[in-house]
Amino acid sequence: MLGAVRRFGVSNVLRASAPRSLSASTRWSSQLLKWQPLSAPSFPAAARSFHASYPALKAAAAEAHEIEDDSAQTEIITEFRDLERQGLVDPSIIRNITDSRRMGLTTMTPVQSQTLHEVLGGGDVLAQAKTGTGKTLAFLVPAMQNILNDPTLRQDQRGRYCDPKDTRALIISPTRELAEQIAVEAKKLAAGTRLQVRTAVGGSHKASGLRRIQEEGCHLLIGTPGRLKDILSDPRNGVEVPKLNTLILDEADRLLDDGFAPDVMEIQRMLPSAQEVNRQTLMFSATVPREVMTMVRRTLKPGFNFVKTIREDEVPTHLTVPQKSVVLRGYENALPAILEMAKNYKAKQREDSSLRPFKTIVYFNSTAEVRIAAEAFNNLSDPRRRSHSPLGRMNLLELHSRLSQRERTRNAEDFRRSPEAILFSSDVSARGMDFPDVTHVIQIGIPQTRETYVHRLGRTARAGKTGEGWLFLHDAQHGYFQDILGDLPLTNDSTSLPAASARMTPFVKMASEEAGEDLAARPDETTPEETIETFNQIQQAMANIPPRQREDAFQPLMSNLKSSIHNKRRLVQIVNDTATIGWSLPEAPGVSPKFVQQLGFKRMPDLLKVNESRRGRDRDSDDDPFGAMDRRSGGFGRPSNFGRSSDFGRPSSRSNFGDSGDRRRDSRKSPSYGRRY
Ligand SMILES: Nc1ncnc2c1ncn2[C@@H]1O[C@H](COP(=O)(O)OP(=O)(O)OP(=O)(O)O)[C@@H](O)[C@H]1O
Repeated sequence: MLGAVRRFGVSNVLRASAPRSLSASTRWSSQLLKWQPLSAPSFPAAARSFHASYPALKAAAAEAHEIEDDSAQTEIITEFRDLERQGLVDPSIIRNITDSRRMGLTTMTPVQSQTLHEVLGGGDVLAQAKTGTGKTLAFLVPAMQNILNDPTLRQDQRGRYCDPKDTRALIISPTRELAEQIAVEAKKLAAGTRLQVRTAVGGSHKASGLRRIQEEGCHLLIGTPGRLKDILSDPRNGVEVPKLNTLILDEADRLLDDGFAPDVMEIQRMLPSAQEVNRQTLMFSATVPREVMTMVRRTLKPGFNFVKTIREDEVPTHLTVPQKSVVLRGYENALPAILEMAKNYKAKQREDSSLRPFKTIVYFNSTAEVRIAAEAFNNLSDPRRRSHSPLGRMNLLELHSRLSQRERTRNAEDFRRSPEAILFSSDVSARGMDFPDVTHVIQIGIPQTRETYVHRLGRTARAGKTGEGWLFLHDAQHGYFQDILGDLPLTNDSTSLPAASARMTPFVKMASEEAGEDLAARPDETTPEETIETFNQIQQAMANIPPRQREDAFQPLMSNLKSSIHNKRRLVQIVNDTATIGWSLPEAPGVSPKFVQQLGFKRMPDLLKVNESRRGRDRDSDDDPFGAMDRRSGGFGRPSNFGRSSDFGRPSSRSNFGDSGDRRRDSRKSPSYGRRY
């Protein structure tokens, strides 16, 4: 099968694409993202403009392979079937991709064809392509083919197909959900090849996973950094990778950030040395911010190939997806505004059956907020009061690190399958997750980084579908918004959601409780009746959440807003209003003395109550928006210094390697209380 490769070399064979590839590529472009026909000349143009447009990165680019020189003359294969015809990829893998009863794909996306070209040709690769454009297959196909090509594996087999030492490829992902999603794809591709795919993720049963690896062997191991490090570092586990020749970092910029980099580097140290095995390292992401380039250079071989399929003449996803910003009157208006949006959409859908069902992800910056929002929305129907949810049977789900792994997997799967649903999520689902048909992504508050905004937004408008992004922010966050997202095409929407801008008043328990009515005090005259009803529904639902849970969300919300609202009195006032008006608490909760100290607050006796008895509860409310990412290093007050060089870590300037015209300032300068870095 690989005769063609051996005779002519991979690069030559890959370039020998028939004209059919071009027409197929045109089909993909018209059906999906309006990609131009994927001919070689368009790719070098991108490479050329990359080199010209980022003078600050010339040093890094100089180290990267000049892809344009290598591929300018010839076409690159773009049809999956041609890979089989040319003897480049195993027929079973191609059948699994192209068979209409399996994946049913015909034409490769640009990142797939170009990466395959580079990976099968040998050498390390850094690949950057828009969200939702098929990067998973782009690394799985060549990684699996490399395993099938491995002559040592064939010799070692001796009747038994596989043992733990046969692991040839390791894929590292920042989240458990993403690792599992990659494994599902890998298993689909592997059907009929006898390749063994295994996962190693935190929160799952380590012993049973290890047993499978030991008993049934492993060729391709996919996992999260913490669990992989754990497994590989302990010889008693019996998992060694002495011949590992492919290492893949998915969401590479995240893995090379200082939260994960120590684990990733340690895993690398446990792999065979360059003298023992000529290993290929591949890195993929939609975003490659400048500050990770030091780590990229440290990790990839000199002369690595930089495959960038966001061409200079092509608008990145985060510039093409329609995006709106909504200024909230108070933070307490966020949940009513989400409810109002869902109700409005459902009403429109009743009139226009061509509208897709409302399938939305709502991102918050803290797990505590996610939990409160999910619980409130689930309380919209109350069997005790025989009240039905205004959202009917819409599936209302949550995804964050405080759930058990079983719940996380189940909720992610539920959301994947639901035609109509809202997923309240922390950033555990922000990267890589491929949920079909997401119509809206709503972000509450400003995320910690621009990359986070881009990846969250990328959960919609995938693989050629449409979608829209919404950002709900408080007026006081405007300066911070300008700093990190100001150049993005967000249009302000001040009319379609009255619940965002109307004045909410505290929830009051009415004397009419016998009649089963708890009502919000009446807001001002101009507020539409439906909006008042929406406020009431949210406040009633909130009142049914245990007070302690609402109180425990107070500190995380304040610490999260601190990075975007610098006026401390204003910040405290905003969070107090959220607690008393939005969360229906009788008064703003007290905070622990440690919290006040760590946030650098002076005492504000009139606004902020310090509560000694919260001391012991700090741990409970300690919020970890990214906890599920298996970030092991550091903890509050123990920031990792790993990789703190002048251009890595928390840089003073953060221009985005991938986005032209980026003018961010440091968006990570104020670490939040309780964040586990
Ligand atoms: N060649 C192809 N043709 C059509 N659809 C494809 C092709 N390759 C992959 N897809 C589909 O595109 C969707 C997105 O793929 P994938 O999750 O790999 O994107 P991604 O680039 O990794 O996104 P992200 O940056 O968010 O991680 C998936 O549903 C996948 O099945």
